[in-house]
Amino acid sequence: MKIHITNLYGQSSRSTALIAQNMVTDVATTMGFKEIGIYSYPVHTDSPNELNKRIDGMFAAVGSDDIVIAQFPTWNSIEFDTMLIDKLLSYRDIKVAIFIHDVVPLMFENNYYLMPKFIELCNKAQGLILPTRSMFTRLEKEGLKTKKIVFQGLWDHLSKVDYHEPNYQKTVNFIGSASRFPFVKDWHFDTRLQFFGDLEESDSINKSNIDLKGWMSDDELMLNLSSGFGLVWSEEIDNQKERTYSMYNLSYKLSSYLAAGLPIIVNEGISTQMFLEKNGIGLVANSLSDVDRIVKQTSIEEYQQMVRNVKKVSYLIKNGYFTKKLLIDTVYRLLTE
Ligand SMILES: O=c1ccn([C@@H]2O[C@H](COP(=O)(O)OP(=O)(O)O)[C@@H](O)[C@H]2O)c(=O)[nH]1
Repeated sequence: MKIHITNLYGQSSRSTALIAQNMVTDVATTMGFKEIGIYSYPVHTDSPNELNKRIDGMFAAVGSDDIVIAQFPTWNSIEFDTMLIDKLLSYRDIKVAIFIHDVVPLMFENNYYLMPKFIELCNKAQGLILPTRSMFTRLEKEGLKTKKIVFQGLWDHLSKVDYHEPNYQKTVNFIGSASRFPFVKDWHFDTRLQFFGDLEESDSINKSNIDLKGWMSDDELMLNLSSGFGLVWSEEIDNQKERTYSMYNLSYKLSSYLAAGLPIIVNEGISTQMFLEKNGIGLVANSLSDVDRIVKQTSIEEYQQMVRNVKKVSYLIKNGYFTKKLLIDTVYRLLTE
């Protein structure tokens, strides 16, 4: 019996989807899991026969009795993901768990029509890894039936950069894309915003109180997230109900801030709110002016207490403990009743 995990290739090295799948695989391979590489490509260029052979090639090392964790979506279409699962389930006594990183029908309004196919796909697998319990409740309403479910809880962000205690400063850091999170273009609060990420040529930014740091490699990012708070802020934008989605899904940047040791500020209702409050590692805001107020009003003592709390969670995140735990729990659930 071998345990395999799928891993995404072929997207930009700046794609969070790719970064997240690669990170999970890095952790899984240290635990003896075998990697199945999946290339992100225009699937429609394959004939059905070519596609079938390509999938057979991917699964060359898979045998009956094995366990496979499929990290989805592969971003190669739901039909492709369904073909993968159908092919795997044709092996005798195989156990398959789908690790849901994103729910495409909930991410984009114009993809909601894919929900029945998505649920049908999830229901095929013996096990499921979901980001949060609130995602489970949401998908249950759509017909999800899988019984063996493991909750992820938080992303890891592996890093070997030494821990540095962050400085108390009245700044917020934001990592992301200005087109997905347009509030950064019009940041007009007293609190200074440090923005890490790419800008498109068409993005016009009100630069009065924002430092544009540009895109940074991982180690550089960890070293530069060195003061103030990390901000996790989602807004409903055209075709993407980011705020609603944040109630169910897990934010990757949230874990990047924690890995760097920063206390965070999040929008009210975010899926991780209870965990953040319970562990004293983040504060909740109901508007951007509330974010500004929180930064101004947090005392150095309150900040330092949060920093001490973050340090513990940071250790877990930098060393992959959330992923290790969920992988062990998944294998355990798949092999027990
Ligand atoms: O300069 C940058 C900006 C972003 N990122 C990476 O991109 C992630 C943020 O991506 P996204 O906004 O898609 O994450 P979300 O929080 O929406 O899941 C960060 O956590 C980093 O891992 C990076 O490495 N360098």
